[in-house]
Amino acid sequence: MTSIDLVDLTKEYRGTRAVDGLTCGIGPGRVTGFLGPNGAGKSTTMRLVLGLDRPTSGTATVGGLPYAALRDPLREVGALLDAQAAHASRTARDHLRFLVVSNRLPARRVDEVLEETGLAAVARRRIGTFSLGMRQRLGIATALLGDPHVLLLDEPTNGLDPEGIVWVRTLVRRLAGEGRTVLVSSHLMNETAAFADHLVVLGRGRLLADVSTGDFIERYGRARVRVRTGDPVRLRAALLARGHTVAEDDDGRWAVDGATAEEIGAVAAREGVTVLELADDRGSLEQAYFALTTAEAEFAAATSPTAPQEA
Ligand SMILES: Nc1ncnc2c1ncn2[C@@H]1O[C@H](COP(=O)(O)OP(=O)(O)OP(=O)(O)O)[C@@H](O)[C@H]1O
Repeated sequence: MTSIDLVDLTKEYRGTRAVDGLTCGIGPGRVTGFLGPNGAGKSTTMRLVLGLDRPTSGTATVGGLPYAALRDPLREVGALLDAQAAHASRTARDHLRFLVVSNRLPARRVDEVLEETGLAAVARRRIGTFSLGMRQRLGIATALLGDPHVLLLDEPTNGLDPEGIVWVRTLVRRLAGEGRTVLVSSHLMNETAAFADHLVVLGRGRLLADVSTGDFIERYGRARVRVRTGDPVRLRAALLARGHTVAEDDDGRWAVDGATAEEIGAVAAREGVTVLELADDRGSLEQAYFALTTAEAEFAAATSPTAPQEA
């Protein structure tokens, strides 16, 4: 089983610390969502893992080896970094065949990945005529070509239509289910929540969280109870009298912060108020993510007023 290991990984570009003392392991058999605001250092981290950039200090290894020391890199690691990278004048098939030959991979992989990524019908078209979504699929096909143990996908859903987004979700889940190590960066929180078992969150190059998706939402999300009642005025008064914070949502339901459905149900029963709907709401990944990154930005501003701002 192959994992990605980052130990005190640091990358500086002329005064900018893009990655700052990052230590974490990205394990096999699960999809790890890679999150962070623009400029947090996600792409730089992926480039360091792939040996496309040299760390200023620290190490990034795959299965214990730096990328440059891997004997068969494409069979070990597949990556989607920049979907525009393929040669525009080549056909999709020729692009993949070139990679198969130059990396001594089995020729059958070309048709297999074209089929898998839904590009078989356009395989003989020049890449220059491809839509952003088709290029994205070709980038994923390229990442899958060596049937690698480890996949790094930078914004794989970029430019894909809803059907394509569901396809990526199913694909990364399957790859992780086969025991592979899958690291996926994304700006779409709901999307990430739908496929990631685990999260690594960066802020200004530093590790903010390395935790399961469920624990992340529990830790940073805002737990609340959603309730719809036949007598909102009375229930609201009863809840306020007991010190609860109550807010009316757009959809006519009430949201009660920091409470459980059992507690609110008991209050309603005691008051003889009819309850039409009552449910615990753990909060979303998006909400938890903003709570964490906002708290971090405020902490950084308070402790280091001259800290460089995000790009
Ligand atoms: N080649 C480079 N030269 C100089 N600065 C760079 C270079 N590459 C990245 N940076 C800087 O490093 C920081 C991290 O950038 P990076 O692209 O890794 O962030 P990111 O988390 O991938 O952002 P995004 O979500 O926007 O893709 C930014 O401040 C960026 O401007």
